[in-house]
Amino acid sequence: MNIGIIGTGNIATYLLEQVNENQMVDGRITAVFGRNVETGTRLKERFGMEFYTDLDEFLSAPVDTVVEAVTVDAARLFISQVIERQKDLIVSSIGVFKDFAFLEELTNLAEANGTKLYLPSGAIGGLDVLQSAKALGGLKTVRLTTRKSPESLGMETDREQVLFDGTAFDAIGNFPKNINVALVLAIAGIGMHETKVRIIVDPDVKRNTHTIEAQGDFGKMQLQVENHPMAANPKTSMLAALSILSVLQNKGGALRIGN
Ligand SMILES: NC(=O)C1=CN([C@@H]2O[C@H](COP(=O)(O)OP(=O)(O)OC[C@H]3O[C@@H](n4cnc5c(N)ncnc54)[C@H](O)[C@@H]3O)[C@@H](O)[C@H]2O)C=CC1
Ligand SMILES: O=C([O-])CC(=O)C(=O)O
Repeated sequence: MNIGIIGTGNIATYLLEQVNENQMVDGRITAVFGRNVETGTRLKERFGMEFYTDLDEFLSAPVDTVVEAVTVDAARLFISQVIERQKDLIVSSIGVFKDFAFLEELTNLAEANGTKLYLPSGAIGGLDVLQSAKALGGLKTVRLTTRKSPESLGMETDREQVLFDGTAFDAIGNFPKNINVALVLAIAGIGMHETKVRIIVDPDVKRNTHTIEAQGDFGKMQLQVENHPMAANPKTSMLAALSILSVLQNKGGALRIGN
């Protein structure tokens, strides 16, 4: 598998380390697209892939799977073209699907082009439970409570404070770099206007902590993940990068675990 990455930041660099240096995937990152030539050249020297600042040239390179690792706004500019060029696509910035019509459009495009669109579980879990629970429509409520340190939220404060309490839709609008998890949860479950989200800044926590509570005809679920932030970008949890690595590891295999 030849892998391309859109982005030269924290997740992109982590994947280059794990795939090209540590060979943790049956494949290789052969192409990276970004806007910063200095960073791209540094990555090229270290990891031996090609670097492109032109999306069309990047998509003309012989890659079959592309990982998006930029931002919600930048993802919107690039990812349709990945599918149009018949590459499988793994999206990190799930917040781009706040526009649900765009997700539907991209899914149809993937079907028409015979490609796959992957939304990794990112920094959370429990998506299997939500999807099973709603198989017959019986999933009733889903709530996410996210607790992060001031550093992880890119702010300074010495007191605990609820920063946001509302829907997943409004959460991603207000915190596009911090709550992609709310969107994947909403897409797997009951939708972004029904999924409730609370974001708390807490100077006493070191880990990015996500608690998911769901109820329905199946019963109820409570799941809490306490994620180590990544050193290169404390807004992003290690589990988010690992979930993309896991998609790449599982992609070609015959065995599928979970729904
Ligand atoms: N699904 C999930 O659970 C999670 C998703 N994320 C998301 O994953 C994405 C990547 O995260 P990180 O690598 O940690 O972020 P990062 O901030 O380290 O890297 C993002 C990179 O995108 C580049 N970029 C921004 N706009 C660009 C443009 N127009 N053209 C080209 N490059 C552009 C920046 O220069 C930066 O290098 C972010 O959107 C983040 O919010 C992060 C954590 C969890
Ligand atoms: O990495 C995390 O803990 C969550 C995050 O930033 C996001 O969902 O955007």
